[in-house]
Amino acid sequence: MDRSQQLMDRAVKFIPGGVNSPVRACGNVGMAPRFIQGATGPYVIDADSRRYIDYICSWGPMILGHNNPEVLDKVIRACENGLSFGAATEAEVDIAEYICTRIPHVEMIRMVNSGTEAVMSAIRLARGYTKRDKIIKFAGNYHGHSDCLLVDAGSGLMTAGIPGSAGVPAGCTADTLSAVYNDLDSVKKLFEANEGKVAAVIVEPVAANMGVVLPEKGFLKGLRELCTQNGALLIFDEVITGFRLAFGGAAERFKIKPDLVTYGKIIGGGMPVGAYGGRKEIMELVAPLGPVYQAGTLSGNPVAMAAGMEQLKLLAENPDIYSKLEAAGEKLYGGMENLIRQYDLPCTVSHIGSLGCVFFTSAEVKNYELAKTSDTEAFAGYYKFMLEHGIHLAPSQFEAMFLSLAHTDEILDQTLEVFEDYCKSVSA
Ligand SMILES: Cc1ncc(COP(=O)(O)O)c(C=O)c1O
Ligand SMILES: N[C@H](C=O)CCC(=O)O
Repeated sequence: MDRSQQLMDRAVKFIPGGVNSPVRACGNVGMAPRFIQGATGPYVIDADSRRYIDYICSWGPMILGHNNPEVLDKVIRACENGLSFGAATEAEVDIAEYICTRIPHVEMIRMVNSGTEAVMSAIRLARGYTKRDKIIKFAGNYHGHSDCLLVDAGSGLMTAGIPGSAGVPAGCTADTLSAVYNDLDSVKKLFEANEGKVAAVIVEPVAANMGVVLPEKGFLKGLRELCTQNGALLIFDEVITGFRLAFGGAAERFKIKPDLVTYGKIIGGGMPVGAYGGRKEIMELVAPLGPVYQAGTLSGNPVAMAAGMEQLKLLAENPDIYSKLEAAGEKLYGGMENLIRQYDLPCTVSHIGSLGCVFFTSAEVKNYELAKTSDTEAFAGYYKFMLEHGIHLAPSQFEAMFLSLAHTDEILDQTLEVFEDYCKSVSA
């Protein structure tokens, strides 16, 4: 028995399911998760000192590669000054100013501790601003685990095959309306049936929690128009796409201006951070300026701000970074597409920039229902093969692969070789 299995056997006695976040349990791929003892560049190292090329990248934040020396240096220096003060710091002003002066649709920003908190707060703010209660979300989009958003949710809920969560009172989701991703008509109908009642539409501008599903041409623009026509706010949940698809995220890439935006993960360089921001006129309603209450003892933590600031600077001030990530995505996902064609497998690769996934269905996946046509047993076989050959993937069909700058051509070639072996093994 390897050490990861031993650790899992110990963990399940004290932690529900042995893990602190459900997807990590690897339940649906039928094996114990790798317990990770360290990471560097494109690699993670498990408890048995086996090294894997990592495509989880902490679900996005390690966009520069694991343990980037510049970020690490700033973290160590911040730690030396104190771990937390529960009081205002210059570092918070620096990062807020840095973001607001570079992303036009973010005029003010508030730091929180996770993506869940960011989204929960943005929804409260949208309701406070519009004085309306209903929100529209999309089936298969995941916005964290706050009560009102656990409706037709992606990520771990989709992996478990459950649309929502026990313990959420019906009243908490009564105002959450679920629309079909890439289907503007479904949104239009909800607006018509709930005239004057919808506070906001929240969307993952590129869905990355039901596998990766791209917005069809006109979808995001159509949402912008419908929100404006109906007096509702458009919230882009850029917890995954922010600072990844471009510095200004999907909003910059698709040239759509949301009213509010939520960030997570990347903004903390690997430390627990989230943020929400947007138009000044809306953000000015947040306490202590306005009546929408939101607070956090550890929000704006100085160590997290130091990590995030350094990561954002490296991303914004190195003009090559986004073109390198694009090229890496093209090489890896394009290479996988070619191999799937060559070996005639019933799979599709969905990708944009450094985000992607292999869907085990020949359908062109545009929404939750189509994503669910994937053969999750075939995915489990793929996951195991890749892991046994040194590639660490997200353990679910309904998650994304994340590339970093540390995924060099050599690393991508090694991955493609393993993927070709996988294709051979199943087409034989
Ligand atoms: C798009 C999106 N929004 C929100 C969240 C919630 O973030 P967190 O897990 O940091 O609470 C996640 C990921 O978990 C996410 O992918
Ligand atoms: N899909 C989630 C993040 O984007 C997976 C992370 C988690 O829930 O642990």
